Amino acid sequence: MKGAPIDQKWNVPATEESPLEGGFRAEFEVTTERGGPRYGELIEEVRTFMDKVRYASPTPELADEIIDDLKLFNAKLDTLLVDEWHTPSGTRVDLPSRGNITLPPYEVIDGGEDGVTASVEFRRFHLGGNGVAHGGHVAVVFDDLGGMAATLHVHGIARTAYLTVNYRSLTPLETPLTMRTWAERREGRKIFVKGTLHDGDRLCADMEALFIQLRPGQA
Ligand SMILES: CCCCC/C=C\C/C=C\C/C=C\C/C=C\CCCC(=O)SCCNC(=O)CCNC(=O)[C@H](O)C(C)(C)COP(=O)(O)OP(=O)(O)OC[C@H]1O[C@@H](n2cnc3c(N)ncnc32)[C@H](O)[C@@H]1OP(=O)(O)O
Repeated sequence: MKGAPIDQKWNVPATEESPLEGGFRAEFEVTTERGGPRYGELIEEVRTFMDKVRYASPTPELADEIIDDLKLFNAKLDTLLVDEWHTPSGTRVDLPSRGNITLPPYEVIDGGEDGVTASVEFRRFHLGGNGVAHGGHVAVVFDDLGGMAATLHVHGIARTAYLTVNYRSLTPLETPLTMRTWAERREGRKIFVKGTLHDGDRLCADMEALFIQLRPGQA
């Protein structure tokens, strides 16, 4: 298990009540094939690049060189752009954070109706200041794994209505941390979710959120 519980039925078929349109599609095809066998390595290399950019102080000459190289990379990707429902980024459940380049890398250890446990490691580029993680990046992981807990609890896609993070102690970079998220209670479409982030026994942050289960086809 890496970016999501692989045994879940993510490939939901479309029905009349649950069409293919909407903010979150009722049907999204989850495959582990898109992007090829080295897609995870590609994402990891980009993350490493961002780590280096965050801390590098390039000479003007090196900046020129890297800009030219990046323009070539961007032109290569321009020929292969697809819509969000067909990109591997976000749906490769076999990869950390489902291959989503925008998320701090996490690996799901356990996930189901009762909640999600994941190992998350903030990278050097997630620096806020003073050597520790930016609070916004902590919130992003709570949002994603809170959304996953809500989704698994109701077997349907949910959207964040609010999310409150309490930062209890500093969140280190480059350290395996444990995040837990679970649905505390449900009232119809409202799913009240809680979560914690620990470095060993030390609580770094906790959160409370409300997710709303989307109606079929809801934008
Ligand atoms: C996506 C994954 C695809 C890949 C799949 C692969 C594998 C899948 C694996 C796992 C999935 C994993 C992760 C999930 C991923 C991401 C999670 C991140 C989700 C987000 O990051 S998402 C973006 C941020 N999010 C927004 O952009 C929301 C903007 N907003 C709206 O879209 C609407 O606002 C909405 C829909 C929230 C509600 O609208 P609505 O019309 O459906 O419902 P309505 O307003 O009637 O509210 C119903 C009841 O909730 C109460 N209520 C509403 N809001 C409240 C609030 N703030 N505080 C207190 N109570 C509230 C009302 O008071 C009423 O309560 P009552 O029924 O008791 O009267």
